[in-house]
Amino acid sequence: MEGQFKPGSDFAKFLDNNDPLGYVRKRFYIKENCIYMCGNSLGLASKDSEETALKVLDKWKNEGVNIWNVDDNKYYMYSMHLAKLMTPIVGADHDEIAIVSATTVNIHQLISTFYKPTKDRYKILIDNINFPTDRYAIESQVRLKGYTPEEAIKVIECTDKYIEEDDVIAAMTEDVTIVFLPVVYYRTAQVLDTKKITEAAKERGILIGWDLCHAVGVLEMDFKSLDIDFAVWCTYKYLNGGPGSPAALYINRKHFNHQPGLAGWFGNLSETQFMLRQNFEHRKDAGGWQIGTPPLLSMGALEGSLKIFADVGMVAIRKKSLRITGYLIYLIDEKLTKFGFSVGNLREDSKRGGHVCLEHDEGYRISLAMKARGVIPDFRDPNVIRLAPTALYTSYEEVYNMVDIIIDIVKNETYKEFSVKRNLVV
Ligand SMILES: Cc1ncc(COP(=O)(O)O)c(C=O)c1O
Ligand SMILES: Nc1c(O)cccc1C(=O)C[C@H](N)C(=O)O
Repeated sequence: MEGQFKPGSDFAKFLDNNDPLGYVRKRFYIKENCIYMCGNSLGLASKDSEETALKVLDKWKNEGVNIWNVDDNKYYMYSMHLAKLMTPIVGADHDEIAIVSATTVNIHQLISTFYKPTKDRYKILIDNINFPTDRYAIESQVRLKGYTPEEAIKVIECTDKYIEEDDVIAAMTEDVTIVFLPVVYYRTAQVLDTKKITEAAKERGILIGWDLCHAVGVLEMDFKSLDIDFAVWCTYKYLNGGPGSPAALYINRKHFNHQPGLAGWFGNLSETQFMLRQNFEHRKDAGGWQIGTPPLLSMGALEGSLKIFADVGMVAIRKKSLRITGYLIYLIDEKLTKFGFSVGNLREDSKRGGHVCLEHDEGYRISLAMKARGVIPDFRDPNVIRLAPTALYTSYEEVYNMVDIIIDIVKNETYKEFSVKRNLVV
């Protein structure tokens, strides 16, 4: 990164003036006097989302129950409609994607679909630094099959903040039937080598599933060439779908013949769903893994935000994301390390997701002082301030100004005015 960037505010302005994605920012609602760095948790609202959300509301107002029939059954088939917009973001066919439920529910859905333990092969391989909901879901799934988590879950114990791909591969023993890992880690934004791990799993006859919550909308993904078995992701972080927007699941088409672990009437063939027969006729595409009635109002907001991705494209998004997070890391190295901060990310571009992991022993109180100054980060124990300058709506000048605010907070020790007691949501 040395040499690429310069320390002064003029340089931030120069980067903004030469930012090919600078024009996209005006599609979002950006609050005045606020530097939003939390797109890794909940992306900002866009005018596009507002328009499509209001459109769904309007259909409901005008059509009542007929909403399911208007516009060529668009809303009845809304998952498929949104899956088409998701296609270029993950590099899969649209019929391999369903927009449905929450990520955690989709993990239940896909593990219950693919977990077919035998006497010799019954272990699911995970790690101990992933966002914990994944493990909660998987533990309950093995219990449902009569195992204890200790028997059937093989955990790669990472002592540090990162996971080594070679440790993952070494743990792929003959008793493992599924590997399930995140593409990007929620604390340090480490990116795993999905190709290396997927190939190793396939060579050993192990099914491979990925959690893309922190990767989707940041990294270029190509499920087709990776040939993974299944995946899940949320849409409220970098995809800006809104609080509680529905999640997504991916099923490689070679698995369409599996029965869903959690079946429901929206997974029935569309042609016979409303014949309401007692026998379930499974739809042989990812839509067959839907369960119940889709939440149209929150899907409405997602439609608009996905249109922005369709317009901008993942190549340009990844390029800007790397540049703006790289710029932030440069400023941290130049200006913040002398105040006890360190960068928790791995240094290679290829190993960095969409956020910068800023570590400090007083990280929690500093994050509260930042919020009081109009900068919105989040905090993850024990010492991580997560900062996500996003490709679509963050300017380089905001990054520059944020670093100045942090310097002011630590120099004047204003963070000491805040309590160490954790808020309910941090
Ligand atoms: C890696 C990962 N998986 C799953 C989740 C949870 O997703 P949901 O709340 O949609 O179930 C999150 C964050 O919320 C996450 O970061
Ligand atoms: N899903 C969240 C929520 O409902 C409230 C607050 C934060 C979140 C998050 O996204 C947490 C997130 N997965 C994380 O990486 O910490």
